[in-house]
This record gives sequence, C-alpha cells and structure tokens, in this order.
Amino acid sequence: MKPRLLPRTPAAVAGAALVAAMVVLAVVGPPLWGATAERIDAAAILQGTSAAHPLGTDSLGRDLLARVLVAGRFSLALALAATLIGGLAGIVLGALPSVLPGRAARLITGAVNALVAFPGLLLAMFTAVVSGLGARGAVLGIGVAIAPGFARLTQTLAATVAGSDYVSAARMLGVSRRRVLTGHVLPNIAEPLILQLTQALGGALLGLAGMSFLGLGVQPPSFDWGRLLFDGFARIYVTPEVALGPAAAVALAGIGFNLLGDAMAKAAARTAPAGKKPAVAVPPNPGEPDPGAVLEVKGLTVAFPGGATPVRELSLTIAPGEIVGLVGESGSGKSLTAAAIGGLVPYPGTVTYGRLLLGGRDMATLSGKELGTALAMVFQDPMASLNPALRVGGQLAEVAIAHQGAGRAEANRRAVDRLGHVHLPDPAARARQHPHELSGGMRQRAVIAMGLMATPRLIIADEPTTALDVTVQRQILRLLREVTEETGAAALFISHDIAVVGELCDRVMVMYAGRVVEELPVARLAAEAAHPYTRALIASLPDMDTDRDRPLASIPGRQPAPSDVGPGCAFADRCALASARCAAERPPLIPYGVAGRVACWEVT
Ligand SMILES: Nc1ncnc2c1ncn2[C@@H]1O[C@H](COP(=O)(O)OP(=O)(O)OP(=O)(O)O)[C@@H](O)[C@H]1O
Repeated sequence: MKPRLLPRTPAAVAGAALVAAMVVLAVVGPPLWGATAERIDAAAILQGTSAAHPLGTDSLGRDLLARVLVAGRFSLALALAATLIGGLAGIVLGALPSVLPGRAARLITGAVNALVAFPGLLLAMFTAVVSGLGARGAVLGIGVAIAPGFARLTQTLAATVAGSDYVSAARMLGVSRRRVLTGHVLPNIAEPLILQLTQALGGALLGLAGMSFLGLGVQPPSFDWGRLLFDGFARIYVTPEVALGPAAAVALAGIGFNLLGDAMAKAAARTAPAGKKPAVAVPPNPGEPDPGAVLEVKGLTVAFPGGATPVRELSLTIAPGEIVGLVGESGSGKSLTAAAIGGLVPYPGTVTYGRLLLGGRDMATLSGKELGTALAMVFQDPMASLNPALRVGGQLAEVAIAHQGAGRAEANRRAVDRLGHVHLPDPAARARQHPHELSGGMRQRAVIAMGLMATPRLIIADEPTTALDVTVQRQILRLLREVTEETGAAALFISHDIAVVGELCDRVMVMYAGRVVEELPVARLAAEAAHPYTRALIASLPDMDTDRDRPLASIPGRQPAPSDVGPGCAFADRCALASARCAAERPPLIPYGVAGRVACWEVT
C-alpha cells in the first residue's frame, strides 16, 4: 500500500498517537520494567495504591504498574497473531469461490454466510476450548472469530472487481481463473483488506483480553492485560485500582487501533472517490506539438501492477471536425486508451505519456471544469451516465449550472433545446421523464445531448451503439456525424466492429494487444489495408456475395494477454505471413501508402 497522509482530525491524531505509544511500550516495556514486574515481595502482598506501587500489588507482592507496562508486548503480539491468522484464513475463504468450480464455490459461500451469522465470541470460546486453554487456544479462537468477516469482505470486494470490464475481457481472452484472481482481483482489493486488518487488530486486542478475562486465555505464569484484569477483578470492591490499570490499557489500545484504522479508511476513500486517480508520469518532450490538432497523444502507456501493460506507446492525432475510429477485438486496449485520455483509468493503473494535449494544452493542467467543458464522453451503457433517480432534463441542466454558471431556468431551457437538437421527439416532455422511461436509443441521444450542453472540442464515444439495434445504431451514428460537422468538435469513436467504423469515421486506427498496428483513411480501407490483422478483420465481414451456408471467416488463435506480450510482433503467432523476424523483433509503425502507417515486417 502506498503511504498516505492521514487526515489531521483529532480522532486521527489521537489514534496515531495511541498506536505509536503502544508500539513504543511493546519495544521498551519488558527491558525497562521486566525485572520489577517479576520481583516478589512478601511484605507487600495484595496492596492498594501507594507511592511505591501506584496501581497496587498482586498476591505475590509484584508491582502491578510494571506488570501492565510489561504485558503490552505480549498483548500486542497475541493480537497481531490472531489478526493475521483470521485475516489470512478469511481472505483465502473469501477468494476461493472465485477459483473453485460452481458447487464447491457455493458450499464455501454458504459456510461463510453461516459463520458470519454466528456470534463471534461463541465461536472464539468454542475454538479456544477445543484447541486447549492458554494463549495458543485464545489466539486461534479470536482468529476463527475474525475470519468470517474477512471472508465476507473479500467475497464482496472480489465480486465487485469480478464484474468489471477488464476481468470480463481477461476471461474472454482465456486467462485462467487463478491468474484472474492473483493478477486482476487480489491486487485491486488489497487496500481495503489492509485497512480492515488494522481495525481488526483493535478488535483482536479487546477479544483476547476478554478471553483471558474469562479464564480461557493466557495462563500463569504468563500474563497479558486480560489476565491482569482477571486477577484484579476479584479485588474490585476492595482495591478497584488494581483492575483499573489493565482495563485502561486494553481500552486505550483498542480505541487507538480503531481510530487509526478509521482514519486510514477515510484517507483512502478521500483519495479514491470513484476509483482512485492513477499515477500519471510525463517523460521528456517528444518533438514539436501539432498546432492544428484538437487531440494529440504521443507515447501513451497504461500499466497495472503485476506487469500487465494493456496500452503500449500509443500515439494519435485528431484534427477539428475529424472522426477517428479506434478498432480492435476485445481486450486490445481501446477502452483504456479512452479512459487514459479522459483521466479515468482506475487505480492502481499507471498512465505515462510523452504528450497528451487537448486544444494545445496539457490535459494534466486542465481543471475539472475546463475538462468537463472541452471533453464529452459517451459510453456503451447510457444508464451508467444517467442517474436513474433524476429527471433527464434536470441532469442535463446540472451540466450548464455547474460548468457555465447558468441559472436554473436558463439551464432547463438549454437542456430542452439540446434534447431537440439530438432529434429526441417532444423534447420538453422527455426532459421531465426519468431515464428508465426512455428507450435505449433515446437514452444514448440524451447522453450525447448532455455532452453538447457545453461546447466540447472532443467527443470520445466508447462503443456507443453496441447495445442498440441496427436501425437505432444507424440513427446514433448519423447523429454523431451531424454533431461533429455542426460544432467542429473532433471525435474518437471506439468500436470492435470495423464495418461501423468504416461507415462513420474519416480515419481508422487498428489496435492489437495494446498497440496501433495500422492507421489509414477510411476511404482507403478496402483497397489499401496492408496489415494482415486489418485484412483479416475486413475478411471476416459478411457482404452481399458471402455464401450464407458457410461459416464466416474468423481469425484463428487468441490475442495475447496484456502481461504476455513478447518482444516480437504480437500478431505473429496468428499470422499466415509471419517469419522468424516477426516473432523476435517488433515492427515499428512507419508511413505506408498515401496517408497511412503500418507496423509489419512483411508488407514494408
Ligand atoms: N484495472 C485493470 N487491471 C488490470 N488489467 C486491466 C484493468 N483494466 C483493463 N485491464 C486489461 O486491459 C486489457 C484491455 O482492456 P480494454 O477494456 O481497454 O480493452 P478493449 O479493447 O476496450 O476491450 P472491450 O472491447 O472488451 O471493451 C484487457 O486485457 C483487460 O483485462
């Protein structure tokens, strides 16, 4: 986990101070006060508070203050052990359903659900009794009591990550369940689990003290805070101060860990509103910028921990009014390219680039408001962009209020105007409806209208028509073309369908395993496409002459996973033209034909 500043709230400061004090005490306690804590004094048996013994003495005349100070190390060590046992067992139990076959997975999920419903203290007591009284039994007991909570948290987090597009893409690419778990799921849920471990440590301290207090934990001559509390409790009516010391120590340490865990969780949530901001690094200046371009991207790379680099050194330029199509099969890195341009790569992805200019300005320097005005993004699922609880018109109006400081009435008027602009019938009535009252095509129009509330210089549309039927798809494509022609906005249109790209775009960029392998004007696509992958994509399209009785041509083999791309051409092992050089050396993307670029040894 990356070091993160804690918020400077009194609770965070108090938590950090208490935990720091606890750690210092664990280190210096036994060497400083160990001898005093063990010194038997027959003349001072069972005393209350005195100048020599501020917390009194025990039945052997040993100083209780020294014993409380010394017991800190053992108490913390036991709590750490219990938390690690519980945490590890829980994470394994929670992760197993993602890798096991259906029936075993259901069995484990059911068992975890049952254990979560079982009172933790009973579980701990039962385990401690079965595994033998003493510190070991208590640690195991608390570990077992903690584990179901961790298992449930891991399951919930893993299920959230498992539903994301990149995991689906990895599965589609044939990545094994185990690799999906270790490479995609666990790294993305590590942070909340670590935060939970810190909080669990406080709970384990209290739990262990409780076990010792019940006589189920640490046995003499060893002692932890719970044991001291147990011993002091018998004298609570005569000399209450003897129980006070261990009780205060347990309470303060427990509160300290809980406050610290809480503060860490808040700090993490604050830095990660909707998936944390990825790290962005800018390597040295790569040549002169293109003054005429709306968008200029040079050397864009997106990487994830564990070696996955789904976008590699991608460069693209889009002129005003131009629509560039980014095409490639699932998992080639199209969506992450769009996300990186929009600053939306999910944590823990890292984005690096030589240049990322929107209208000549480095996108990293644009404020949220400037970016919101200059860039409009349209995604495949319009429901993801529209809040189901709000009326369509109100949501559009919000953009004008937030970005242009418009008044409510003016913003509403503009929203209806924009909805009419994207050919939504009866826009005033539609504006008063909720998203679920609109058809899929209407919703996508509404999202495009939302992008047009400002005057975007760039529209990024990521598979905006994939979920729509063919007729509606045509209408939306026409609308996008109309909008760019009217407003002069540039567009990056992402699709896995080269036919759709051919219909709408001016220029096409073909992506394979994170890299652009070919780029050319759409008008030359049929005649001049040179890269074997582009040609295979075109060949797999049906046309009027296609024999309907025979299966469509498909490209044999699979695209390599983002972490498995070798040194040569990533397409080599699916390519009929590949030579030994292709497997060993990656072809550069170089000018080819009239206005194209291609990366292939065999055609250049
Ligand atoms: N957060 C992440 N962590 C690790 N790998 C990721 C993450 N997000 C995406 N990937 C991987 O990056 C690769 C490219 O994903 P991307 O979504 O950009 O592909 P795509 O070409 O848009 O595919 P699709 O058409 O299916 O959306 C995939 O193999 C995916 O598994």
